[in-house]
Amino acid sequence: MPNIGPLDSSRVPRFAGFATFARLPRIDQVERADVAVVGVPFDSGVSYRPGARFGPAAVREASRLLRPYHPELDISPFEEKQVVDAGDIAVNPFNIGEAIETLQQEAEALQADGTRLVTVGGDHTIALPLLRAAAKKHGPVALLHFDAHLDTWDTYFGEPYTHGTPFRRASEEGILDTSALSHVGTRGPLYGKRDLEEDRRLGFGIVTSGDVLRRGVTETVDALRQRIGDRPLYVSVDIDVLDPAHAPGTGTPEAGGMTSRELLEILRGLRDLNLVGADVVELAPAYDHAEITAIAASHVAYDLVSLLALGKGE
Ligand SMILES: N=C(N)NCCCC(=O)O
Ligand SMILES: [Zn+2]
Ligand SMILES: [Zn+2]
Repeated sequence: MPNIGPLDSSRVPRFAGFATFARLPRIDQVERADVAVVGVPFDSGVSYRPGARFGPAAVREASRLLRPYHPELDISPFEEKQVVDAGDIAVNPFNIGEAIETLQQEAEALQADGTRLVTVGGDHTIALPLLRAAAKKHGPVALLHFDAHLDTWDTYFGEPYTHGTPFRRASEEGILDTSALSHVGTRGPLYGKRDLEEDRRLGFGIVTSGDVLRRGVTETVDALRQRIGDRPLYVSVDIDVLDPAHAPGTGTPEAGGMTSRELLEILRGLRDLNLVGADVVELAPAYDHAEITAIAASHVAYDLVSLLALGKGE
């Protein structure tokens, strides 16, 4: 049986009908799924502007325009693999601890028979339970983290589970492969020099936004690929890695970021790595204009799905 693809936009106009990611079938409309796009409408972990809870719905709307063939990666991901929209994982907005537990359980259940996840957030808090679920299946994972921020801070207002702390917690829990941790796109003021020292002690390497500009995409990709090797890899994309010109709709914007072209080109350089899961987080549609950020996030998610579809899927 061939895989069930997206609705044909030459028959049903792409602006008609319910929004699923890329107009793909819902998970209950297929027998099995190789790749699932799943939303997590959660933003109780934010430190500044709220609103990322509406990210999944905005990405689905913006993704109506995606087409089924990816020329740069030379793949039709929805033909190659059964890709579905798994809907949203509903978590408690009033209890971060409970939300994290629920999300981990639901992610594990979705992954149980080999489905790989591209999760659309939601704020960056959600990366912790998603990494836990990935590590449960694959062991400690290499992490490629695109973000203006380090997100390895210890606590905010004394609280350990926030959108600025997921990778500190993940590191403490031993679910990251500390020989292959990279931040890409980092920039902006920090609380102190100690932020960088502590981050380095956790094992992270940093490719700043300025480094990407100076070295270019090719050199950046080569260095990242060398560090990752054939380890199981999780990719976490905070959309604020992009310059506010390319992603105004986000909660903690920082000037001087990457272009969406640079981000997509770096992602495409990751083909044939052992990608086991990915997320796109921190889209806050209320601050968006003309769907600029939602379109960027939908293309990032499409590229991540395509990378997973290229993989062996074992
Ligand atoms: N956007 C994310 N994930 N983190 C930002 C935390 C920055 C701060 O409030 O200090
Ligand atoms: Zn960020
Ligand atoms: Zn972040």
